[in-house]
Amino acid sequence: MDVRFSIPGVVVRRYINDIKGNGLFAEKSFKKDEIIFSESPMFAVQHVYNRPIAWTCGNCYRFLGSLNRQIQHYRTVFGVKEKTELVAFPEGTNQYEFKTGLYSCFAKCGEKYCSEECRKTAFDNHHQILCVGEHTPETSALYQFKKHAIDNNELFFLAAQVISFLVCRVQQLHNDQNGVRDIICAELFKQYTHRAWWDVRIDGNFTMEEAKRWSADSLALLQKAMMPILTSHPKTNDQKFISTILSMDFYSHLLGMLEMNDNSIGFKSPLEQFRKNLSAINSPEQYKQHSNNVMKSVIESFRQYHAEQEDECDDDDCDHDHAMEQDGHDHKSGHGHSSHDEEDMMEDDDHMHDEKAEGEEEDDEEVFPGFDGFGVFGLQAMINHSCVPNCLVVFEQGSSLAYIKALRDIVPGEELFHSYIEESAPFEERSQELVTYGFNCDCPKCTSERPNTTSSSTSSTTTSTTRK
Ligand SMILES: C[S@@+](CC[C@H](N)C(=O)[O-])C[C@H]1O[C@@H](n2cnc3c(N)ncnc32)[C@H](O)[C@@H]1O
Repeated sequence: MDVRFSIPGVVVRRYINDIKGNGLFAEKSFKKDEIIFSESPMFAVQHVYNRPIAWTCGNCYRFLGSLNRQIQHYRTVFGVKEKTELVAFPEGTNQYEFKTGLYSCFAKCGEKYCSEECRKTAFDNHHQILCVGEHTPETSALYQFKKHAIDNNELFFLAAQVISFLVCRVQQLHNDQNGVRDIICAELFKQYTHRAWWDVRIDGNFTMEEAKRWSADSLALLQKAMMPILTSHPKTNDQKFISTILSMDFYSHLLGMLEMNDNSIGFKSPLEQFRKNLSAINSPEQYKQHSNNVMKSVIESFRQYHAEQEDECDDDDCDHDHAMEQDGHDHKSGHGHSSHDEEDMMEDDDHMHDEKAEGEEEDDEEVFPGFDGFGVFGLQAMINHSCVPNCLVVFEQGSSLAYIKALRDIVPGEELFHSYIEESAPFEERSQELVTYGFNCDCPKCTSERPNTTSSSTSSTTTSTTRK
């Protein structure tokens, strides 16, 4: 087995003569529940349906402002006239309170950031190219590109981020680094799966022909939007670079790489955690009563909004996740590289639930939606699947920073596995879902549950939902 690269505690190795490709291995022992490593996404997107209802930073995706500011934001969204503010709880009693900065995009497109640093990072990485500004006409190629992605598949947003990132990097190269420009496209994603999108994973929600047509239309709009940017800069006004980075070959393989390696990102809103756990907060009743009154009108507007969404879903045979998700952590978005939000793991919340009075009903409803999106993580993308996983991806800090946590004690040399799918599902369902990733699972659970017949091959259809 080839060693590809390592960071403290883990190493990427390449299987020789094995369809698995790369895998991530432990180099030291890890105790159950220990964080093996954490990482931020290289590229990430908030699902379009989630944008108006989860107000988060355009770079790190943490919720913006404070509890009060979130309430004000929803009042603006829903046109609620009420103006009463939350009062500060006695020092140290409200663990759900938070505070971030609030910075607007330089070009006033409406994007907001939690810090100056996040605004700059997003701008330097891709936003300077993908920002539609304050007055971009709807007929512009960039606007049309975004509309096309919303109408067809959000994976195009992620691909545009990657391409913009490469363009920005090349524009920042020094004069003696032109060689870097020539290898940047070929080398950057060498570590990852390399097949055209339509050869990778077509689930039951769209066909190979659709994937090809959408890619062609999407790329044509992106070319139109980006060509003036590329040709107007001396570093990117290079025929070879332009014809590589804006080619269908590159675009389709980039989409394929993203499809195979993206991961869902989901975490709860602090306002929702505050609402849900208010009764257990150790503060005088008057603070809780006041908070309930302040939130009342927004909660009412949300309930109405969720009900309308549900009606629409019923009417349209809607297949995507909606804000009213009862369990609040099903963020698989059809590509199954699953993750878990912090409520799965937070002992504090379990403790809160323990404190509920006997007979008190569990509040399973989610009023203020959590963040729901997807992205690619460099190291996580090296973790293979098992239905008996030894690690789990969680978002514990209310941001897109992912933690890979040990589910049991792990010894040096063990391969790390997380589950791309719902591993408690019956064998047939699991194998059907995994076929869309192009492999038959050989984990101990599948091996023992697989019917003892040679004709047990699975069909290529799936009922999973798509990323839209
Ligand atoms: C997120 S990547 C994991 C890293 C990948 N092995 C690589 O070399 O880049 C997902 C892809 O890895 C492969 N894979 C993951 N788990 C597997 C398994 N249990 N058996 C066979 N192939 C697997 C499949 O090709 C899958 O689409």
